[in-house]
Amino acid sequence: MVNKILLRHDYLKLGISQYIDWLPEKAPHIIVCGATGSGKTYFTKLLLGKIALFESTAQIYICDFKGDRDFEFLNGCNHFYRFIKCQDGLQDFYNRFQQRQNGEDKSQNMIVLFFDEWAAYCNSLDKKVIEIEKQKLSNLLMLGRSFKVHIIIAQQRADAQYFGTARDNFSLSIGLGNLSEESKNMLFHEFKNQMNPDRTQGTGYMLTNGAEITSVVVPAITDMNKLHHVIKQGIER
Ligand SMILES: Nc1ncnc2c1ncn2[C@@H]1O[C@H](COP(=O)(O)OP(=O)(O)OP(=O)(O)O)[C@@H](O)[C@H]1O
Repeated sequence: MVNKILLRHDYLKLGISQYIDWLPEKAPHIIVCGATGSGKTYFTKLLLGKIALFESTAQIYICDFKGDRDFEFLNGCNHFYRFIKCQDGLQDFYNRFQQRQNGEDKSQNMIVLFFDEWAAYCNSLDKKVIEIEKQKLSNLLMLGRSFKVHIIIAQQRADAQYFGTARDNFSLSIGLGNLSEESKNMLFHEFKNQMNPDRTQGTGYMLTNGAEITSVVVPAITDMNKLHHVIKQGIER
């Protein structure tokens, strides 16, 4: 279990800090969506740090397609891939999955791929290659769970064309800030009417297994340097 990834907004309004935990066995894959500046990177750093901390054997792979300064503290780390190197990152992670699938790797620790800006990555590729990459992602999303293989994707707009049918395998959808209609349609379709357009940076909605929508707030990070250190440990394992 990965503790305290988000706070419940309804309780917070009453002055009560009620946290939400992530149960990877129940909701194996996460998508985080939100316009620029809505707080996706802030939240995903917190999430990755907590994974590294609470799942002490978890191995984290990070594909940072944007390649700006947010993850530069990981430069030179083994499982950190920037910009065009993201293709290698996906392949390395996919190899780990296949080794588990064909019985070559019997280890039981959690492995996590965080891919920042999957849609932008797809758009940078040739059409044929896009299909190959989408197929890998689909397989990971559809079959990863029983091998303790987990995917976390962050991107500005959730667009179904980049995920195909596998989009239903994001068992935890987190929308930060006010989402576009397109993103709402893909991630929160049946719950659109329950989403108020009053979200600010670091607040949003979470949908678990397509069943329950919760208004959420991202907890504050008290020490960014310490958090970076913990993420680094998770990526170097
Ligand atoms: N919950 C929060 N509490 C405090 N500061 C936050 C929070 N969320 C984001 N910020 C700050 O707001 C700025 C923008 O956040 P962030 O980089 O996470 O946005 P983003 O959604 O990843 O944007 P982009 O898509 O452009 O990368 C950062 O300086 C970040 O530290």
